[in-house]
Amino acid sequence: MNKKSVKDIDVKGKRVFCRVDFNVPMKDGQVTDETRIRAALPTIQYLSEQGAKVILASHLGRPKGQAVEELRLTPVAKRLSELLGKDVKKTDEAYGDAVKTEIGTMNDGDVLLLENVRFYPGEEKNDAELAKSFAELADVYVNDAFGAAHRAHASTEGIAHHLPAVSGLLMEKELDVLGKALSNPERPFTAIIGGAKVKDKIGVIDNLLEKVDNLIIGGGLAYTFVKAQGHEVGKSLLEEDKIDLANSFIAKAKEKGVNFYMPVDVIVADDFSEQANTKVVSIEEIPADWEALDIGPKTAEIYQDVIKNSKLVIWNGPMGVFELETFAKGTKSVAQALADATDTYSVIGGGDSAAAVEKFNLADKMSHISTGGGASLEFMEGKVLPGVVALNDK
Ligand SMILES: Nc1ncnc2c1ncn2[C@@H]1O[C@H](COP(=O)(O)OP(=O)(O)OP(=O)(O)O)[C@@H](O)[C@H]1O
Ligand SMILES: O=C(O)[C@H](O)COP(=O)(O)O
Repeated sequence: MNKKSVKDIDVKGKRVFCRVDFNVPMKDGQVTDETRIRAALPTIQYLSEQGAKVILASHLGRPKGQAVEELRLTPVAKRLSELLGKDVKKTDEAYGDAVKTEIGTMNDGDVLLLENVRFYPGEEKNDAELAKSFAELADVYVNDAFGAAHRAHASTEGIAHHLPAVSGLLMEKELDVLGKALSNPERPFTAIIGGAKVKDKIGVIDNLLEKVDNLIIGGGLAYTFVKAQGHEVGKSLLEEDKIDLANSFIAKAKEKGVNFYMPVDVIVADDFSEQANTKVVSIEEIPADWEALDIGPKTAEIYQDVIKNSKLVIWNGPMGVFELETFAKGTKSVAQALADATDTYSVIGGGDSAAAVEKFNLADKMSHISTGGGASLEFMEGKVLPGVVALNDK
């Protein structure tokens, strides 16, 4: 990588503003998957051991510029403290006088976590004043938030213009591994795209169609394609204004000779719950009052076969609502196929896909689990990541 890393600078005694991606799944105030916290430990430990005052900043969820109680980072600070085996203080704000006072009390090697940076409207707007306010807290900026590197926000991009700015160890590793896998992809090259963030992901499909041999669609994303093919989707997730786009992707796949796979059958439910009534139906038969929450068994078999015959697979987004056991089978079958395909280089991107693989105890069978969802996709598309571009060159 041509960007300076934390190893290229002296941080002893310095206040280091370290942006991490602690956007972790939570339930009832508890962190339910700590992959992203663990992934940030090497940089945090390195900075602390070098005698820096480590000021961590992260977003959590999408609070839209205001304080949301359930999205405070307090449970994350607690878990981080346990993992580090040292006290991690947490502030109730992410900048300002109270935060400065708290930082003033830090000793070399101490670790502090700021409040969710997305509680401020300026964060996502990359507001120059907010970036300056963050910068005032520190002497050095370290970006270790690979998962948020595709966002040009005040704490991922703006701040880098006000301080010496370098990458963290996780950021460096992600760029290195993903870069190597993609510079000369082994073929057949398959991308599996699922999950719920239809708006975010539908656009990347366009670019992936330029690169892959097979494109597999699953998760909530699939129903915009099902609708585009003229079928009713009942209460399933649907992005009405992306239907034409979905159709144009199907046409582009044909034109490019890319094999395009979407569900042929699905599991529908009469309620978004574990207790719901469910049935397997073909995609032509989704009932009006029901919601498709997983791919069906025939689809799973087809997807497994494609995976088995691929040399490189990138996977972003679960095939169904895997958090509920009733709708976890499709995601599990994809994860199992990847685990069994020992000749296939498997790259898992996305907080939830990584959580799914972890849940099924298959994490150690994957070649690389990226901490980035959208970030890994955009990187793989060849887009520049603003959070990386803004760092100092070597
Ligand atoms: N058919 C479906 N209907 C509704 N929600 C779905 C469906 N399939 C999957 N999901 C939900 O999608 C969510 C994950 O989507 P998301 O797009 O956030 O994926 P991701 O892997 O976490 O990627 P990223 O890191 O970009 O967030 C899961 O919580 C899952 O329950
Ligand atoms: O989960 C992610 O992909 C990152 O933390 C970025 O989150 P965002 O999609 O809300 O910007």
